[in-house]
Amino acid sequence: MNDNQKSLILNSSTQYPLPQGVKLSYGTAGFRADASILESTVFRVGILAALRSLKTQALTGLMITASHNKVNDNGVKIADPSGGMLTQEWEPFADAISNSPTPQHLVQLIDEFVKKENIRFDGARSAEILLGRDTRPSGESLLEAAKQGVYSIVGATATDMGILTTPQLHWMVRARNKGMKATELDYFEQLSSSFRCLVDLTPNQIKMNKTDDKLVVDGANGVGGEKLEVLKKMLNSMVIEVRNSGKEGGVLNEGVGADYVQKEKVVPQGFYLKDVGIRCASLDGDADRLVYFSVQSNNASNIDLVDGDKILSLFALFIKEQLSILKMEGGDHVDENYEARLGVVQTAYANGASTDYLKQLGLEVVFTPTGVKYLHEKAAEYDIGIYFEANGHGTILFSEGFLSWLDARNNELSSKSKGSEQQKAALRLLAVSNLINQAVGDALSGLLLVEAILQYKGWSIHNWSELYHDLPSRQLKVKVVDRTAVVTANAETVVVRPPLIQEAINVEVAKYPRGRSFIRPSGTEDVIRIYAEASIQEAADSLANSVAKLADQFLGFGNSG
Ligand SMILES: CC(=O)N[C@H]1[C@@H](OP(=O)(O)O)O[C@H](CO)[C@@H](O)[C@@H]1O
Ligand SMILES: [Mg+2]
Repeated sequence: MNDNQKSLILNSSTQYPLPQGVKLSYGTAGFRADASILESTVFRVGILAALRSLKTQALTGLMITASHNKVNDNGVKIADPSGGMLTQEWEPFADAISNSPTPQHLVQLIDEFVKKENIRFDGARSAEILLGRDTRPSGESLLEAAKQGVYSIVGATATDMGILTTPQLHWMVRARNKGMKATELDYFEQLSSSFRCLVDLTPNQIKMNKTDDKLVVDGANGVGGEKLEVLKKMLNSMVIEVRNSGKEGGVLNEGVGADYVQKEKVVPQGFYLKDVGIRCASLDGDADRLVYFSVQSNNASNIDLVDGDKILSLFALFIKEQLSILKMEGGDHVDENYEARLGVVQTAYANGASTDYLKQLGLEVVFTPTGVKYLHEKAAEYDIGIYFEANGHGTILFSEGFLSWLDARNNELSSKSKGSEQQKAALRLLAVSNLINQAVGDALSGLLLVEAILQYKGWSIHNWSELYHDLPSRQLKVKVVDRTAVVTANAETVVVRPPLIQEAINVEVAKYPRGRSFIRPSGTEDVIRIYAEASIQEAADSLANSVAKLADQFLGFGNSG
């Protein structure tokens, strides 16, 4: 970096001092904290986004959101040029600059990093960043901080894309870097046209009954509801009612949204007994998570939850079916029975019944640690990789190689046997690849795919929910002295440190039929999370409680000495 560049960073960072005592970490999903202490962090992430753009010689994205957190929180994360999450290799640098105590120190850190990464400042291509934010009131001033961060790098440009869902911003970054159409309208057009294409390929004999026509969506009082209102106007065939859109005066994520519905297993605000039998869905605050539910007739606050695992199962079932239709009957082309590698990725939080179901379908199921960056990376190893966290974040990734094969296969079929079942299967798979967000999990595109598949199958939410029965489960969290003392292995299913705790957990688990339990340090909160499942709810509760006691004994304050 030349002196001009250094003094530019020095001067602008003086405007954004780090508040006393603040120490943040990029964590599982970017920086998150109370919005009042975040300006300096967001400013510095603006610099980071520009450096990442220079390093990759491509466009990057910066999103201001705290997802399902309370409204007073906010956060910031980066979209890499692929549209995915920031490369994990840069996370330590993100931590270092965000916690750097003085402007001088910050400049020094950046200078060292630029040398180490060999980032070129020769102006061959300037940094270019797309900025987005969710509906949080603090978003506007934080956006200004992000812009100032970007402008601290000579020649860098920042384009404010306005209020967006997180997946929209990731989608735009990916599309821009691929030279495709990338405006918000293009996003809506791609989703709605591929959805219509899928629906047009629904077998004629399938017709849903009246209640099943309607979908009611809880928008978490966030950005998702607003965007869904726009999208739904482009889908004439569907009746979607949006509640908790944020316009009715409700508070973001308060008693509403996918995180609340999935964790508490109760109806969100604005849903009542009159909704029994209707298909309902819930988005989170930045619309990258989706769960479905239906209100139970015995008690209006009870729901039948259809979580990320079941969305995954529905998607996997559909894809597998289309692949086998495509494989029916031979032909003369050598390549035509290309064995597509289909893989399913879950975490230890996936309900055991879902894993059993997927395996019983004959699918390859693999596990990664918690955090979509791990699931996404794994899913990208397959021709078709489907990943979901139980909480409803996930998508389907298609490899370039498979898509070009599919395209060629479709052309071939359309000249030889236009309108055949095989050709329809090829068209369906192509439509899915255009509909489902290839950059990150996206509640809006996920919702449209669920809807198209339910129509295809002629299924009610009840039919879908009956794919398998969830094992009763319980999640708890325990505050301990130092959560980093817990080190796990095998996709977080066993504890390797501290010693002996795993043996003690095993003893508890062995007491319950179908018992399973694990503990891990959270990447977003200062707690240890406990998960337990068993054949009946009381057993899952009791197992979770015993394991929580063990966590307390081995790691708790009582033992801190
Ligand atoms: C059990 C659980 O839901 N964990 C969530 C939560 O991570 P933790 O590391 O468990 O705090 O937030 C992550 C980011 O949103 C999400 O990816 C993950 O699934
Ligand atoms: Mg989210």
